[in-house]
Amino acid sequence: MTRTGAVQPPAAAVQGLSSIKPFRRLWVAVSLSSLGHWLSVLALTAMAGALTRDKDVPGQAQVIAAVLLAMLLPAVLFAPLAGALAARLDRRTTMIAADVVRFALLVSVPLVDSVAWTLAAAFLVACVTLLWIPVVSASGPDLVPDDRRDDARRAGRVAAYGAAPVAAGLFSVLALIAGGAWDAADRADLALYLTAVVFLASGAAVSALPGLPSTGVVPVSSPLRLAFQGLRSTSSKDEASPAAGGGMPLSGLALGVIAVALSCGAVISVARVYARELGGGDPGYGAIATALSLGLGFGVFLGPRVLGPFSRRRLLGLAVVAAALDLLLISLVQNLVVVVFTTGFLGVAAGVAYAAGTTLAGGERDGHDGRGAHPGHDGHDGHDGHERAFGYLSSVALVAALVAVAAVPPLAGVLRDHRVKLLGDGVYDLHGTSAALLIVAVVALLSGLLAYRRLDDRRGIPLLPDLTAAALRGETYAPPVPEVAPVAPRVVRDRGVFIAFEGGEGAGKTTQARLAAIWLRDHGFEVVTTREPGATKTGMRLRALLLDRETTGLSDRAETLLYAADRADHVANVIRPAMERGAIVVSDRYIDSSLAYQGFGRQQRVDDIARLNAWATAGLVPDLTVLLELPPEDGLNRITSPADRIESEPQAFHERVLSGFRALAEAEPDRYLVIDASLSQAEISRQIQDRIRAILPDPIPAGTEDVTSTFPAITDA
Ligand SMILES: Nc1ncnc2c1ncn2[C@@H]1O[C@H](COP(=O)(O)OP(=O)(O)OP(=O)(O)O)[C@@H](O)[C@H]1O
Ligand SMILES: Cc1cn([C@H]2C[C@H](O)[C@@H](COP(=O)(O)O)O2)c(=O)[nH]c1=O
Repeated sequence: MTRTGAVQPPAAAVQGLSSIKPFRRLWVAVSLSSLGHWLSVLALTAMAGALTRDKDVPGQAQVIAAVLLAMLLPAVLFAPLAGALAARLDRRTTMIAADVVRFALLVSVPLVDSVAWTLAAAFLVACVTLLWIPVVSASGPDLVPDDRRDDARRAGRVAAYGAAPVAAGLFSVLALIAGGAWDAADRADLALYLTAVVFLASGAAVSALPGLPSTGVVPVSSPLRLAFQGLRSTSSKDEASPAAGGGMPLSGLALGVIAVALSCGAVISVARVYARELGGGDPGYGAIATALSLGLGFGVFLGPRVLGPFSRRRLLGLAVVAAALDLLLISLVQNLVVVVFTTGFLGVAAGVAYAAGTTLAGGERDGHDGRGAHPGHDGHDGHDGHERAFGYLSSVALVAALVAVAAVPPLAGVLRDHRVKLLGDGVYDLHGTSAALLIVAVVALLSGLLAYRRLDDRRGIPLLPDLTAAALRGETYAPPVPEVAPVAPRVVRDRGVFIAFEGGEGAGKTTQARLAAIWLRDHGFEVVTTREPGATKTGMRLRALLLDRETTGLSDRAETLLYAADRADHVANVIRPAMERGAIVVSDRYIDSSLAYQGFGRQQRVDDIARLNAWATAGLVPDLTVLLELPPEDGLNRITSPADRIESEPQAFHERVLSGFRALAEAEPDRYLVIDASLSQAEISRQIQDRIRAILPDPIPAGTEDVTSTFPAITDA
C-alpha cells in the first residue's frame, strides 16, 4: 500500500523482482503450490459431493461443508503452533515435504474412496499447508534487497490469491470436458489426481531453487486471538485500532468485514449443491468459484482506483451493503447464469471492502491521527501498520467465514424446500439452500447498513453527487453553501481595511500574512497583524484550551462557541479599534475557519455557525479573504512541531475542511482570492499584492501629497 492509502498495483509489486532469479523461481513454486491449494479445495468438495450423491441435498450440503470446515479449522486453531514448528525446520526440506505429503494425500482419496478419509485428508492437507505458509512468507523477502521486501510480500500475495481464479477456471473446464463421458465420481478423481500432480510440480520447482535461507520464519499470531483482541480493543470510538493509532469507529469496520465474510462464506458453503439444484453440476460449481475469486481480485485492484478521492469509510460501507444485496439476489433468483454473474459482483464488492478496510485499519489515511500514522511521525511504521491491519482483517474474515460454512448448510437442511404460492396461478420454489442464503443476506444487509451508518464520515453530504464527483470528475464533492441571512447588517466604516488569510494546516497563512504586512507597511500604511484564536489575553487562554491535546471530550458545539468567544473578544478589542483608526488589519484566520472546521469538518450546520459568528462579530466581514489552497497531506507535512488537537484529526476531517473552504470561496467569489499554495512564497506574495492593491485606500488623505510633495510616511503598528 502506498502512503496515500492506495493499494499498489499487483503488477507493480512483481515488476523488477522477476529479474532476481532465486525469487523468480520461488514465486513460480509458490504459484504452483497455491494453485494446488485452491484446486484441492474444489476437488475435495467435489469428491465429497460425489460420494454423497445418493443423499438428499441438505445431507450432501452438510458433508461438503464438513470438508470445507476441515480445511479452514487448522488455520484457526493451529496457526501459531505451525509457525513455531516451521521456524525450527529447514525451509527447502519443509516446502518439498509439504508438497510431497499433499501429493500423497490427494492421490490416496480416490483410492480409499470414503467420506471419512476424504474428511481426514482435507484436514491433513490443510495442516500441512499451515506449515508451508510461514516458510514461504519468510523466504520471499529474504531473497530480495532490503528495500524490496514489502514488494516481495505483495508479490507473494499475488501468487497466493491470484491462483484462486485460475484454479476455479481450470476446475470448471475439466468438469466440462469430462462431463459428457465420466460420472461425478470419476470427474472428482480426475481433479484430485491433477491437483496432486500440481503439488508434485511445485515440489520439483522448490528442489531446483538455489540459495534458499535455511531456517527462521516470521512469528504467526492466532487468528482467533487477533480477531477477538481487535474487536474488543476497537469497539469504543476513542480506542486505538489494532493496526495503528487508529481510533476510528472500528465496530463499524469489524461489522462490515464480518458481513462481507459471512456473505462470501455462505455462498461458498452451498455453491456445490446450489449449482446442482440449478442444473449446473460441477462446471456450475467451478463457474461460481471462478466468478467469486475473479471478482475479489478485480475489486481489490480496481475499487480504490476508480473512486480515488471518495471517502474510504463511505466506500467500505457501500461495498458491504452491495455485497449483501448481491447475496439477496443470489438467494432469490434461482438461475445459474444470474447466480454466477451476481457472485462475480459479490466478489467485486468484497474486494473493494477488503481494500478500503485494510487502508482504514492500517490508519494510513483515516486514522485518528492523520499525521501520526505516517512513518517517522510517531514511531509507527507504515508497513507494520499495514501488516497488522492485514492480519486483523484476515482473522476476522476467516472466523466469520468459518461460522458461515458451519451454519448455512445445516440451516438449509432445517429449512427444507418450500413451494410459495404467488398471485394468480404462479408458484415459487424456495429451496432450503436459497432460504438459508436469504437469511444470511438479510443479516448481512442489516449489519452492512449499520456499518455504513457508523463508518460514514460525510453525514449530511448526499451520496449520489458525492459518488459522481469522485467517479466522473475525480474530486471530492463540496455541497453548496446555504444562504445565510445575516443577523446584523454588514459593519459600516469610514476607514480601515480588513484582510483575512484562510486555509488548512500549514498552507502558508502566517508566512503570507507577514509578507503582506511588510509590503503594506513599506507603502506607508498602518498595519495590525493579528490571528485567531489567541490575539487577546482571554483569547490566548482559549487558544491553549482549544488546541491542547489534553483537552479531550470537548463537544463540537462547545468548541464552536469557544472559537466564537475568542472571535468576539478579538473583534471588540483588536480589530474594530484598529479599523476605526484607519489601519489595515491582516488576520491569520477569521470566521471562515469556523465555517470550514466546525461546520464542514465537524459536520455541523454551517448556517447555524454563520449566524452565531455574525452575532459575535456584529456583522464584521473581511474586505478580502485570501484562501491558500493546499492538499491537507502536503500542509501537514510542512509542519514540524507536534500535532495539536485539531491538526491530529483524521485525514478525512482535513479533506472536508478544504472542501468547505472551496465551497465558501465559490459562494462569494468577489470577496475571495483563491491561490494555489504549492506555488513559491514569492509567487503567492505577488498574486496577493496584485489583489490587495485594488482595494487599498489612498495612504495619505486626498490632496496631502500635492500639498507636501512628500512620499507617504511608513507607520509601524
Ligand atoms: N509556498 C510555500 N512553499 C513551501 N513551504 C512554505 C510555503 N509557504 C510557507 N511554507 C512553509 O510551511 C510551513 C508552514 O507555514 P505557515 O506557518 O506560514 O503556515 P500556516 O498556514 O500559518 O500554518 P498553521 O495552519 O499551522 O497556522 C513553514 O515552515 C513555512 O516556511
Ligand atoms: C479560527 C479557527 C481556528 N480553528 C483551528 C484551525 C487550526 O487547527 C487551529 C489554529 O491553529 P493555527 O496554527 O493558528 O492555524 O484552530 C478552528 O477549528 N476554528 C476556527 O474558527
